[in-house]
Formats: sequence, C-alpha cells, structure tokens
Amino acid sequence: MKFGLLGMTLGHSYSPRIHHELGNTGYELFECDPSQLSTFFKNPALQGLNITIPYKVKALKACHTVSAIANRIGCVNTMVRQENGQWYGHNTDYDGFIYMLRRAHIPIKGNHCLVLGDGATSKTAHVALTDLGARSITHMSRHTPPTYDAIEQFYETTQVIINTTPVGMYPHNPDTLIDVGAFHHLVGVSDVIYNPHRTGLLIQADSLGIPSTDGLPMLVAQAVYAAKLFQGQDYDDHTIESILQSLRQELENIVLVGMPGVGKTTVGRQLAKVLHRPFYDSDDVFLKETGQSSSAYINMYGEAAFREKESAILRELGTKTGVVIATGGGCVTVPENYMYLRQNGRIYQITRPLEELDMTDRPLSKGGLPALHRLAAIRTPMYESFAQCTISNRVVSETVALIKEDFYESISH
Ligand SMILES: Nc1ncnc2c1ncn2[C@@H]1O[C@H](COP(=O)(O)OP(=O)(O)O)[C@@H](O)[C@H]1O
Ligand SMILES: O=C(O)C1=C[C@@H](OP(=O)(O)O)[C@@H](O)[C@H](O)C1
Ligand SMILES: [Mg+2]
Repeated sequence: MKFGLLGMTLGHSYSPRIHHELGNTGYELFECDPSQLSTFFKNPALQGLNITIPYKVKALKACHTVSAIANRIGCVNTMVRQENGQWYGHNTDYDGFIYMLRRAHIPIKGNHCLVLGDGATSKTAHVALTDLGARSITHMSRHTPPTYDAIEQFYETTQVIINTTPVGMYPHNPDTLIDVGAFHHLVGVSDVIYNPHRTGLLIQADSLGIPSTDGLPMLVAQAVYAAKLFQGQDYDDHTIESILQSLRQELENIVLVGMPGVGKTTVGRQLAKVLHRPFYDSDDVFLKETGQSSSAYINMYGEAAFREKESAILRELGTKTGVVIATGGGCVTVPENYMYLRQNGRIYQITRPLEELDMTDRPLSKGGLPALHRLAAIRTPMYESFAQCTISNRVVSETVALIKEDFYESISH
C-alpha cells in the first residue's frame, strides 16, 4: 500500500508531514518525469495519490471515474485506487479553498471577485467561487485580457481579491502584483501562497483592516479531505485546525525589536535555546558579512549607509521560518523592514526603564540619558507600529517565559 504526492520537482513539501500526522506514515514524495507517467500510474502498489503541478490535468485523464467537481475544474489533485483496480479522481483543492474562505469569514455570495492568475488553481477558485454564489468573477493575468494594465477599472467594483499566482512566494518575497489600498470596497483578500505566511498582498490588507487569509488552511484542508478518501476516516474541522496550529507553531518566527541596550540579543539567544530554534542577530550577521561591527560602521560611514545594509540583511533573515531574530535597535526607522520581518513573524517590542539600558558601544545612545530620552520619544511610536505585543524585560528568564506564553497563545487563534 503506497500513498504519496506526485509532481515533477517537489522540493520541500508539507504534505508528507500532514499525512504522517493523520496516521498515514508511509506517505511519500514521487518525483516523476512526463515520460514515466503512464507506467507510474499502473503501479498496483499505489493506493492513493495527491497530484501537484504539472500533472493535475494528466492525472484526470488517467482516472476511470472522476467526481463532478473535478470534471468541471478540469483537473484532479487526489486519486484513489478502487477495488476493481481503477483510479477514481477528485479535487480536494476545491474543498480546501472553500474551507480557507469560510474560516477567514470572507463572504463570496453576491460579491464581485477578482482572481489574479489563470493557472490550475485559478480554475479551482473559479468553480468554487461560482458555487459560493459570486456575483462576478474576473480573472486577471499577464497575457490574456484583462491584463494588469487594466486594473484601474476594477478599483471601484471589486469586493474580494484572490491571488492564485506564485508572485510573492519564497524565495521571491516580498513582492506584490497590485496595490490593495487602491481598491475601495474590499471585504476580503486571500492568497493561496503559504510561504511566506503573509505575502505583501496580505500585509497590505491587514494594515487596512480587511479580513484576509494565506493559503496554509487550504493546504492542510485539502490534505485532510484527501486523507478522508484514502483512509475512509471521517475527520472534522478540529483535525484541520490542530494540524494547522502545529505547523504555524513550527514555522512562525519570533522577532524582537526595541531600544538599543534593552536586551534583544540576550533575550533572543535564551529564547532560541528554550524553543530549540536557530537564533539570528542582525548585528552579528552584519559583522559576519562586512567584517565590521554595526557601531564601527556607523561611526565610519554614517547611519544611512548602515541602514541600507541592515535592510538587506533583514530582507534575507525575514524569509526564514521557525527562527528567533533579534534586530538592531534602529531597524524600525526604515518602513520596508516591517514587511520583511512581519511576513513570517510575530514581532515583540522589548522594553526596560531607560535608566537601566546599557549604552556601551552604541553610537545612537551616545550623549547619556537625555539623548536616550530623545531617541525613545522618536522611536517608541515606531516600535509600537511594528510590534504585535510589548513585553517588559525585568529578568531575562521571565521575559523569555512571557514571550513563549504569548507566542503559543497567539498561534492558537
Ligand atoms: N533583564 C535584564 N536585566 C539585567 N540586565 C539585562 C537584562 N536584559 C539584558 N541585560 C543586559 O543588558 C545589556 C544589553 O543587552 P543586549 O541583549 O545586548 O541588548 P540589545 O541587543 O537590545 O541592544 C547586556 O549586558 C545584557 O546582559
Ligand atoms: O539603535 C540603533 O540604531 C542601533 C542599535 C544597535 O543594536 P542594539 O539595539 O542591539 O544595540 C546596532 O544595530 C547599531 O549600533 C544601531
Ligand atoms: Mg543587540
């Protein structure tokens, strides 16, 4: 009995991890060339498959019976071997897509929807949005009209935006196709990408207070719905949510911001140790990359030159998942750094009474306590606009425990 995911180049996939959690411990990855495909499907040991690009249409053709939904979409993502040896095909991406929208409370009925992209996922989205009662569905793409040059004509009508393109996906993050702020009547934005957790599109939606969702709930839900077909088990929403939570817990970064000398490096290092995560300090990375400490560099070339290099470092660090990142105290002065850090992370502002801050070798704290007060007056609103949570750093071990507690609590919502 073999189960697994079929594709051409699979790289890192969460599917085995999800199916293993559902008890299907033999679920594996099958990378296959187009020329091997018809022989592959004939292997009688194969009991169940999930299919990813570029084989979703070919898979449909290999099935003897196909669900009505999969037929309408024109491709299958799940194949189940029947007792007579023939393949049955379904599309659980459809079910996963609907689950994702329902979970995020994004209303479709009666609404004008704009779908970015015209690939396989956009077809799934089209059929699902139709079934959910969308008032209109417009597909925007690079080559088939309407193309992105025509986007302005949709600013006043669009109510829901769904991105089905890979734009903004790792390692090309952050990158966006459109300006969410230009749309005036949005009630929901969804991106089927799940790495990063928050694409540029979703960060924009979030900052405008528009309900939004990434694609991880869809990924997990389609896997659970496929497992129902593979294993004949009747999983409920609770199963989807608990797997989603464990993935989020593993993937979400913890990012520390705050005044120079407040304890970001010290707390971050301890926290990483307690959580068994890799630790990155942007000033350490700076030293490794330039051969100079941040303070020496600022003294020699000025703050602006330092900020530019620091941003490039944060852009790179922010694409990582499951790590702890301590930033340098001034990272909040560059607005783009928010997107770099927030795309995969929950950001914590660390505070301590200014009188207790360590000012050694910190050029921006030069000038004693009055200078530190002036710096804090400028920066505090910036730290607050970056951070989702503020933690006061009295005793390092307690600070670590408080962040850990908040982090797990935040993931469970
Ligand atoms: N809660 C705390 N109590 C006492 N000293 C602390 C505390 N947190 C950090 N420190 C000390 O403050 C200094 C600055 O800490 P550091 O982690 O380098 O700050 P940052 O990275 O925010 O600039 C270090 O000497 C560190 O040991
Ligand atoms: O506040 C700042 O502008 C800076 C803080 C430093 O990091 P710490 O906050 O870890 O001291 C370091 O990045 C650099 O000297 C600039
Ligand atoms: Mg530091």
